Amino acid sequence: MAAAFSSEPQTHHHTGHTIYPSPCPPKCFHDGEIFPCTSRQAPRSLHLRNCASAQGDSQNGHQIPKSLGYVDPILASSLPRPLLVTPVQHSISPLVTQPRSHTVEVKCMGRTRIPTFHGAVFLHIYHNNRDNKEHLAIVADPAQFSNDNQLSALPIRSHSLDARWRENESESERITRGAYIGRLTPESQLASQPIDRSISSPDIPAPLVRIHSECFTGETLGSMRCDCGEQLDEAMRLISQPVHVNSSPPAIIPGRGVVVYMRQEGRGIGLLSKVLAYNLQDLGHDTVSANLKLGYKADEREYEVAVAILRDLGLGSEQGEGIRLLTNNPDKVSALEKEGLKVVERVPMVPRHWKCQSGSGSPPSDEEGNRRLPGAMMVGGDAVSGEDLNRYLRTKVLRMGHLLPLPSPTLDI
Ligand SMILES: Nc1nc2c(ncn2[C@@H]2O[C@H](COP(=O)(O)OP(=O)(O)OP(=O)(O)O)[C@@H](O)[C@H]2O)c(=O)[nH]1
Repeated sequence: MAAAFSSEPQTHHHTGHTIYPSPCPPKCFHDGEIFPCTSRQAPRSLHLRNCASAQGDSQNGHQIPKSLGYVDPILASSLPRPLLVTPVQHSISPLVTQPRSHTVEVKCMGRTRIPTFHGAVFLHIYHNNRDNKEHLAIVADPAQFSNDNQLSALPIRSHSLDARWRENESESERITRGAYIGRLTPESQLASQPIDRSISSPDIPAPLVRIHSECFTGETLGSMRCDCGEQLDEAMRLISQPVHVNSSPPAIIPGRGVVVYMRQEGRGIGLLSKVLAYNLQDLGHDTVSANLKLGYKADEREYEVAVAILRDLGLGSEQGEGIRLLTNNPDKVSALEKEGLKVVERVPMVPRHWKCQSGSGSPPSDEEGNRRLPGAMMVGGDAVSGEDLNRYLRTKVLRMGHLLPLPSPTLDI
């Protein structure tokens, strides 16, 4: 770790953009040519190519509690380097980016209950030895709050979180990092143990899983250039739905599923480059050619970390439960299968706007009878629509092969 701090270039967490200025400013339109511009979220290979002179592609931006044995990076930047060396016990050294050949390892550093519009979920924060970003897993598994689950659906729990991290780790330390069972209250505090994953009911359908890529503009600003905010909301709604079990007699059990939230903003090119791509799109490019013009592939995402997170949650391994994957993207399915993830079914995600227009369904707000807010900027929002979105969706279908039937030409798309 000490060596890593002194010599190893380190990658950067997206939230630190404003804190650490880029070592490699965008060089677009230099000499009349468009040059690849890399943000700190851009792929490491591109950084290294474009920033040959840079000292490192970034500082680390993890916001890590000191009690976990790490040093706050902002505080760290004001300290002399040798003081940064803090031993990290039982960690997978998330501050060090390992060479590509290394097996990806993930560790759930914390878990907590978040009440949402769709019900309570467990938010899991993961560290890994590949990219220094804090990827997330949002787990819907309300059965974990009750003891009267008749059918034995396996709880979706993180193996690395439930593990004992060191000999003398106290119950209260374990509970504080989220390794507890049931609902945590002042009266109820029961530390968890790693579970036996071999007992599950064969009748229970594989859990729904979405691997969602970060989109600040769509999810936080409510941008209507894309449907990412709506997709995140729809995924959380779907994984929280009760599950019908074909047992005898048939039964209904609480929803079970995961949204793995990957910090792969802009299909892996980062927010800065995505913003530039948007300008190119306003100039007439589509999402694919804008990416290519900036020197990227149409899609720079990788899925090893997502697969490792799912495995840590006991899902998708050959021996364990498979997953039903929420996506229209065939490349995502094959990328995941290439990593050995067991995908037993692909479940499409039809844009809400298309469903309403075709009359083939109504937006979930109506089905559920819940009042939703217009727009898609937040979980609990409604459908997103508009000219920019139509162009975006059409490109996904026509140029990226997304498995989504376009609505009829008479519809507004
Ligand atoms: N480069 C680029 N990225 C975009 C653009 N619009 C949205 N994104 C990003 O695309 C990612 C979402 O990926 P999509 O390609 O929309 O969908 P997908 O995950 O491949 O496919 P589905 O699973 O079917 O949703 C998010 O990271 C967004 O930030 C764009 O115009 N250019």
